[in-house]
Order: sequence, then structure tokens, then C-alpha cells
Amino acid sequence: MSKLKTESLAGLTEALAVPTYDRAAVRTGIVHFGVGGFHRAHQAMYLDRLMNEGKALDWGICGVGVLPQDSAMKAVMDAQDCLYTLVLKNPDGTREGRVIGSITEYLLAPEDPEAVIAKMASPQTRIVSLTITEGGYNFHHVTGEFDAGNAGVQADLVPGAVPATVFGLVTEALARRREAGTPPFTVMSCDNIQGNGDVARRMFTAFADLRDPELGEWVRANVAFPNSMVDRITPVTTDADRDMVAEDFGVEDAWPVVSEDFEQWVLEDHFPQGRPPFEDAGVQVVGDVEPYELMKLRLLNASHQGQCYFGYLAGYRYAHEVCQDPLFSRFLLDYMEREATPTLKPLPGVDLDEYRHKLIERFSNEHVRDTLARLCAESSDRIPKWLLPVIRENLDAGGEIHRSAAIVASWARYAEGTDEQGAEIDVVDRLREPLMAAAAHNREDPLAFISQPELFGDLASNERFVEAYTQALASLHDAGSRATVENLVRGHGNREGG
Ligand SMILES: NC(=O)c1ccc[n+]([C@@H]2O[C@H](COP(=O)([O-])OP(=O)(O)OC[C@H]3O[C@@H](n4cnc5c(N)ncnc54)[C@H](O)[C@@H]3O)[C@@H](O)[C@H]2O)c1
Ligand SMILES: O=P(O)(O)OC[C@@H](O)[C@@H](O)[C@H](O)[C@H](O)CO
Repeated sequence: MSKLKTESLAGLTEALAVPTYDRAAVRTGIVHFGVGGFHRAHQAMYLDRLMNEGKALDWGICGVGVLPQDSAMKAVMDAQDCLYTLVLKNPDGTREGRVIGSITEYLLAPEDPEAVIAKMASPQTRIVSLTITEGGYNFHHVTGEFDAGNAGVQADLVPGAVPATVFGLVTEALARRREAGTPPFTVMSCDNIQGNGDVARRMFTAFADLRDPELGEWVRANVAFPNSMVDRITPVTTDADRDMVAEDFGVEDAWPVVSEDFEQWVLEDHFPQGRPPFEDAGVQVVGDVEPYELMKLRLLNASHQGQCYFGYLAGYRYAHEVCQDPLFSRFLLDYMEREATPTLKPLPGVDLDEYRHKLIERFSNEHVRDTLARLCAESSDRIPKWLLPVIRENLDAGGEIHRSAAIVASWARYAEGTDEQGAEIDVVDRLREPLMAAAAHNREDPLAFISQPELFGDLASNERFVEAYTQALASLHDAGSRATVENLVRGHGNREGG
């Protein structure tokens, strides 16, 4: 069996589509930070699609890793000429494989920060894109302010320091462009954050201000940060996926990526230095992304949180197991219809009922095998960004909140660190210690978990929220996850009714 490399492409089975363009002729136009599963299943796939049509050949991607653990991706990218296999898993069990060729270079910042800065400072680079996770933006959950106290940021702000964070690296490249009279690149965030471009603008400008107020002013005035909504469920690659690629497609790929077949990208058209013709690849290029972002984050992402803790506690381990269970899918639809949807903005032409049901269908795709562990990880970055805004808006508007409050309670119960069978839960969160310490007091002090103002603001003093939350938490302790969800679905035991 051949290893995936440029020279092996010609001999691959016809079942595996390969780049039809001359990769050697592709010029880098995009530097991307955070080459994980999602970028490889989404943005890189859209560019590969364009390149296969003979377009966007000057928009090749140079991937960048800034974390030491990205050395694993660097090793694979080096060994495979940056090629990898994307396998789409259709709901009917069929699979489509394609070798993606749009990433043509990969740099590891800890190994060679100067190369990363030089690449971004080059006039040929016109977009710097990001999928660095919600936590990567370094903002305070409640105030939304840039966390200038972060140790990495502090180190990057020492005059003459070699930058190590995405903020230090990008800002140094912008400073060099400004110095050289080269127009700045556009910073395109593709993370699951509401107003991701606006957040990126605030965070990068805040860093530049701290480094040099004049540079900050220049960034504020000159750099474009388009907003976007991105969607494609992309689980973590497993050894079984590697074996499947070898078996189905006869190629040895050390790091393929698998995803659902669904794809969506809604992008604000704000690219002063130009952009690839994304609309030709199916991207919705629009003036205002916010209504789409709210729809996706509050329906899809918040529903992921709505299924993962309840599902895990009930003994499930995969998203499809939870969502194929009519009780849980009913609960999610109720949350979406009664609590999330009233907080959305008008979306002319979008059938929200169809969107909600399609989500249940996507979550239920058993071939994707998305783990609840992935969805439960880094909750402290997710719940405050996706679910708490729904709760706050409904509290202000007098809307229903008991299902959302119960989802928060399910997180609190999960963070106690044992499931309903008494098995240990590996809580993966950068705030693991304080979260678990607070959750340890859930029984004697039911407000302990939500009395973490850096995550929940003043929710612990809102009577209506506290009542719904404590009721759900007590039910989780006394009756368990399934019975709690049953009661929520039946509308028992809450003042809002069903
Ligand atoms: N996986 C999905 O289904 C999916 C779908 C839509 C959007 N997204 C977005 O993409 C992001 C990444 O998801 P993924 O599945 O690729 O995860 P992943 O774990 O495969 O990759 C995460 C990448 O982010 C980088 N990163 C993490 N923290 C960073 C930091 N502080 N500074 C710089 N880089 C940092 C890592 O080095 C890695 O390259 C998500 O957080 C989300 O915002 C993911
Ligand atoms: O990686 P995160 O923290 O943005 O979110 C976890 C999942 O909910 C998310 O990755 C979804 O799979 C994705 O947003 C679907 O498009």
C-alpha cells in the first residue's frame, strides 16, 4: 500500500478523487492558524474545490501551528507533502473520499517564528485566517475584554521578545507591512464565536494597542475582520478512521480527516485586498452574517451542549446515540423551538423548522461517530458563548428558560466528575480544577457552581434562573438524567409549563 505523497497520487484508486491542478504552480495567498480537523474539512476543502475548477490558484494555504503539540501535524504535513484525505460520511453509510491539495506549506511557529512572520509580511499573503478555538481569542467571558494578564501575551509584549502567540506573530507581521508600506492582510476568523470577526478585531487591536498605541490605531483603521458562520461537524480523527482510509481507498494516510457530508459557510464580504471567488464553491457571501451566526450557535452549538452532559450521564458515549433516542431529540427540539428560536433575528428565506429537524438528522448520523467527550470538552469556553446569551435574552424578555437552565445544571452535575454508574468522568477543561472544586459542593450548596461570576456573571442572583437551575440540579441528583429530561419534556415541575 502506498503512503500518501505527491508521487503516489497518480497510482491511487479511482474511488479516491485527487487534485487535478498543478500544486507546484499554486501560490500562497492565505496563512492559516490552527490546522486542525475542522479547517481541513472546511476552508481547505472549499479552496481545493475552486482549484479543481482552475480557480483561486494564487490562494494556496500556508498552515501554521503555534502550540508545541502542533509538531505532530507538522511531522505529518512534512511527510505527506501537506496532502491528506477528507472522507465524508453520508447518513446512508456510504463514504466519499478526496485528497485535498490546497494546503501547500506548513510552518511550526515555536520552531521558526521568523518564517511565520515573514510569510505573513509578504505582499503575496492577503488573508490570515483562524480556527484557533474559542479559547484562542483570549477574552474574558463576562466583560468581553482582552485578557492582557495572560502569560503568553505578557511575554510577547516584552520589547524585543520573539513572538510566540498568534497575537504577537500577527501583530509583528502587520507592523512590518505598515513599515514597508504594504497594505495589511484581512484577518478572517472561522471560529464558532458570535461576531467572530468583531471579536478578532477587538482582541488583535487590543494587543496592538498594548504593544504600540500608534500601531493599534493603524490596525483599527486599516485591517478588515469579516464575520463568518461556519458549519460542518468534524469529529476527532481516530485510528479506526486511518484503517478505514487504508481499507477503502488503499492509501496510508497518517492523519486523514472525517466529517459529515453537510457543509455551510456564510461569509461577510469585506476583503480590501481581494479574496478567492468563494461563492463559486458554494459559500454564501453576504452583507450581514449575524442572523446566520445566531441561528447556528444557538441552535446547533447550544444543542450540542444540550445533549452531551445529559447524554453522558445517562450512559451514552456518542452524539448519534443520544439523538436517536426520541426522548432526548424531543428535548432538543423543545429547547430549540421554545427557547433558542425566539432569540434569533429574522432570516428571510430560511425555514427554521426545517433547519431544526435537519439538525436532529445530522446529530443522528451514526457514521460520523462524534463523541460526547469531544462535545463535553472545554465547556467553560462554550456554555458562556452559546447558551448563556439565550438565557439572558429570555430572562430580559420574559421568555422560557427552564430547559436552558437544566442544560447548565447538567454541566454542573457532569463537572462533579462521576457518572450515574459511579464511573469517573475525565473532565477536559482549561478550568477543570475550579469547575470541579465548585461542583463538589453542588449538593450542600446548590448555587456553588453558578457562583463563578467569571463564567456566569450575576445569574446566581436571578431568582427565576436560580429556581429553574436548582430544581433541575436536584432532579439530576435524586432521579438522574433520563428522568430529569422526561420531566422537562412533559413540562412537569416547572412554572413555565411545557
Ligand atoms: N470540529 C468541528 O466540528 C467544528 C465545526 C465548526 C467550527 N469549528 C471551529 O474550529 C475550531 C477548531 O476545531 P477543530 O475541530 O479543528 O479542533 P482541533 O483540536 O482539531 O484543532 C484546533 C487547532 O487550534 C489550535 N489552537 C488551539 N488553541 C490555540 C491558541 N491558543 N492559539 C493558537 N492556536 C490554537 C490548535 O493548535 C489546533 O491546530 C473550533 O474550536 C471551532 O471554533 C469546529
Ligand atoms: O469546537 P467547538 O468548541 O467550537 O465546538 C464543538 C462542536 O459543537 C462544534 O465543533 C460543532 O461540531 C460544529 O460547530 C459544527 O459545525
